[in-house]
Amino acid sequence: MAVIGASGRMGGEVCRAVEAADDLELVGRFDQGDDLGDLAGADVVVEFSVPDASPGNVAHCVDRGVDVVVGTTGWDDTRLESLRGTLAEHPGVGVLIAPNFAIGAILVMRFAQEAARFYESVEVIELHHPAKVDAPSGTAARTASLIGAARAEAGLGDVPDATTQDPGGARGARVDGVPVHSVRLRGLVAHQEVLFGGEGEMLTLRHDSFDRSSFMPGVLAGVRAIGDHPGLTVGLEHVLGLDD
Ligand SMILES: NC(=O)C1=CN([C@@H]2O[C@H](COP(=O)(O)OP(=O)(O)OC[C@H]3O[C@@H](n4cnc5c(N)ncnc54)[C@H](O)[C@@H]3O)[C@@H](O)[C@H]2O)C=CC1
Ligand SMILES: O=C(O)C1=N[C@H](C(=O)O)C[C@H](O)C1
Repeated sequence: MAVIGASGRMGGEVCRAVEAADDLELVGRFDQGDDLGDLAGADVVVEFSVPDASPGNVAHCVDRGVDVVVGTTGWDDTRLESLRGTLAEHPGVGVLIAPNFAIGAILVMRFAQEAARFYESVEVIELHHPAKVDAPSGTAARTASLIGAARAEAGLGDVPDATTQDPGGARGARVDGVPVHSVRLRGLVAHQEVLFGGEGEMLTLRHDSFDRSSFMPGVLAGVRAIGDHPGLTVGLEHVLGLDD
C-alpha cells in the first residue's frame, strides 16, 4: 500500500503504523508536488492531505483501479457526488471516507444520534491543535448533520435561542440547525463535546484523542476491509459493523 500526504502529521503516523504491521507493506510515500504516477504499484492508498487536494488525489487512484482510504476533511455533497460519478466508471473500486478513525469519536456520533430526539437543546464544541486549517472539524460537521437529521425525523423544531444580536458570531456556526463552536488551542490534538439540554438536566458526550495513534487501528481496519467494500462508503462505522 501507499500513503498520500506522507510528510504530514497523519500521513507520517500512518507510514509508521503500516511499517509496524506484519500483514501490510508500504511501497510508496507521496506528498505535495510528487508525481503520483502508478502509485508505486500499490493496491490500496491511504490519503491524508488537504481538503482542496484530496478529491484530485482520490480520483487519480480510482482512475487507476486502486482502492482508497481517505481521512482528509472537506468532502461536501458536491465533492461526494463527483466522486460517485468517477466510481461509477470503475465498478469494483472502493473508496472509504471517514471524518474520524478513532473508535471513541465514532461511538460519540452514534450515541449523539440516539440522544438527539430526547433533548430540546444541543450544541457541538470541537477543540483542536492550532495548526488545523479547517473549521468546523469534519467530525463536528458530520456529528451536527447526524443530529440535525435525527431531530428532523423526531419532529423537533429549531433549538431554543433568544439571541437577536451577535455581530461577532459568538453563537458559533450552524450545521443543519445545530450550533457548532471551534476552539484552537496549543497542546490539544482532537477533542469534541456534544452538549444536550432538557428541562432540568444536561447530557455531555465527550471524546478526546490525546495522540494520533488513536486513529491508527481505524485506518488499518479500513485498509484491510476496503477490498470488500466496492463503491463509496462514508464513515468507518460501516466497516466496523456498527451501522445496523
Ligand atoms: N479522519 C481522521 O481520523 C483524521 C483526519 N484528519 C484530517 O486529515 C487531513 C490532514 O491532517 P494533518 O496530517 O494533520 O495535516 P498536515 O498539514 O500535517 O499534513 C497534510 C500533508 O498533505 C500534504 N499535501 C498538501 N497538498 C498535497 C497534495 N496536493 N498532494 C499530496 N499531499 C499534499 C502536505 O504537504 C502535508 O504533508 C486534514 O484534513 C485533517 O482534518 C486528521 C486527523 C484524523
Ligand atoms: O485535523 C485534525 O487534527 C483532525 N481532523 C479531523 C476532523 O476535522 O474531524 C479528525 C480529527 O478531529 C482530527
